[in-house]
Amino acid sequence: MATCEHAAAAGGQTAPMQFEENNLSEVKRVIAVLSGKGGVGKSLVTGSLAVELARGGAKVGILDADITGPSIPRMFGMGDRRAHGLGKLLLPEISATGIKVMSSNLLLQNETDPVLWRGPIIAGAIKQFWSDTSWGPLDYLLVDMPPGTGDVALTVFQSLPVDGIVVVTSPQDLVSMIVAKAVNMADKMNVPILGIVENMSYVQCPDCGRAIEIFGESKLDQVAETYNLKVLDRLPIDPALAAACDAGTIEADLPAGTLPLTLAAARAVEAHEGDEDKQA
Ligand SMILES: Nc1ncnc2c1ncn2[C@@H]1O[C@H](COP(=O)(O)OP(=O)(O)OP(=O)(O)O)[C@@H](O)[C@H]1O
Repeated sequence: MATCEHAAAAGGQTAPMQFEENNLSEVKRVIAVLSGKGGVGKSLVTGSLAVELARGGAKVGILDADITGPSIPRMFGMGDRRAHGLGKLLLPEISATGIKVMSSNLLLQNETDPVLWRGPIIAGAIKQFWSDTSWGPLDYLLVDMPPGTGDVALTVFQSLPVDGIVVVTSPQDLVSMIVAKAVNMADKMNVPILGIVENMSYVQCPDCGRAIEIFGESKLDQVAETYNLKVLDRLPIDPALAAACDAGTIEADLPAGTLPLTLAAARAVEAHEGDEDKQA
């Protein structure tokens, strides 16, 4: 049996159809934030990029596809909120500065309840977050991907119209196969990689401001060259930012000018509908 390119990437299985967008959603660009493994700061990068895009006047949403480890609602101070419905559709929760969020955490009774769902249910949740959620008009929908390059990540790439990928790494990943896995997945899914962000790249000396590379000299440029990737930004280890994420105050506390190159790369992504205004 002949298989399409996406199906071949999935090991020869027949590719599922893309999930349909409902008529209350008008999403112009979908950008996925991916990491080869968990805990590298993918959610922090997703949240920070959303805040920076919104500060520039764009309409932004975050689809938290990290179904079993959702951290976006807490970052935006909505840990105790629950999503509401509108007829058959779900309504995203809206943050203090207007960022729309849909996450499995908004569907649980308690923020601390574990999500003990199996693969097909998780895929169903992602479908709900796209097809059954009323996103309204959005310039950017950022997808906080599940960690790694497994089944759920594959579902997202096969089912949502992803326009570009930001790969997040930490210095330790750069010497392993982890970046290669993320890059290969993006290649096989035929989605362009906007570039790579190195999180927890260094610590800034509080006295002189010098960057101290506590994991040794960064290999980012070397890795970027190997995989023909653009280096976007390097983020320092910043305890104040981690505290803001925990306290739900990322919108107020994210330093201005965080992730400048990632922001520029996101803005340069073509809108599905041929939108001319890339500054939004
Ligand atoms: N640059 C940073 N400085 C300080 N703390 C950070 C930084 N980046 C991430 N952290 C902290 O590390 C933890 C993991 O970050 P985050 O949840 O963003 O990672 P993740 O890759 O999305 O994890 P998972 O894959 O498990 O969802 C969080 O407590 C976060 O606040």
